[in-house]
Amino acid sequence: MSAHPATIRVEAVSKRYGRQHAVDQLTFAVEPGQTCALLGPNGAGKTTTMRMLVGLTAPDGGTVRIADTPVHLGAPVLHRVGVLIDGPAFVPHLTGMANLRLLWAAARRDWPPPGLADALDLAGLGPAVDRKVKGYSMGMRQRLMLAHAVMRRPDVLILDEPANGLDPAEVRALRHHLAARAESGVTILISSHQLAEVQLLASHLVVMNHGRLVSSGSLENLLGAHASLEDAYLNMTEGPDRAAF
Ligand SMILES: Nc1ncnc2c1ncn2[C@@H]1O[C@H](COP(=O)(O)OP(=O)(O)OP(=O)(O)O)[C@@H](O)[C@H]1O
Repeated sequence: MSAHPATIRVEAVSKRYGRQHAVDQLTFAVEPGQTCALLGPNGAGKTTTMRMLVGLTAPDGGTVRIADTPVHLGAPVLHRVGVLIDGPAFVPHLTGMANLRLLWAAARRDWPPPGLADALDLAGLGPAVDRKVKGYSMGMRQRLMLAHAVMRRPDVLILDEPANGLDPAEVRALRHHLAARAESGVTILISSHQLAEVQLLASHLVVMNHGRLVSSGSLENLLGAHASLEDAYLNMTEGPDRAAF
């Protein structure tokens, strides 16, 4: 791992689309070894936040840093980050493996990537990795996307709804993989609506609503006296002002 700890630091970040405040003065940090779940209702600003974290969307205000380095599209620090946000787009008539090779070549690196074996293990595609992607199910594509995100053995993982379309066995495999990565000091930020899964996986939470921070902290603190994360979350995001924690 490189010298600067791969902390994710978001400070007073805002993004507007027309008059819509997609993200409004958002501040939080995720430290190495933490698995932070970014939670919030549909339209809360989770994907926009993640896109700003990897330079795909430029903030209107505030700063986004990874490992003390400002992030922008093409920033070298992004080589340390594994990303799953809307993609990548795969070439349908190439095999899963050929797609991974192509994406790795685009990063101008020598094949194979350092984390390929782990990535293929996580994807669990078996011989199907040598079949054309156009014949993949939605879950198989999602697993190939996950393999792409982790194959560079990144210091930081930013995964937007990584369990989408996965069956229960795959969700568990993903949880175990992420727990091992966190254990080894990787900084993990995931978004999810699957609160029971988040409760098993996350060490920390950032809860947003209407683009703003509702609450952040350790899972334990945010759970408080609530019986489940679902109860705590709904308490935070529902009600008259929908941000009442
Ligand atoms: N490119 C865009 N142009 C216009 N509005 C956008 C754009 N991207 C996001 N928005 C708006 O910004 C707000 C936040 O969207 P975002 O996708 O970040 O929410 P989210 O929390 O990821 O939602 P979901 O849980 O549904 O994935 C929404 O109101 C959305 O309509």
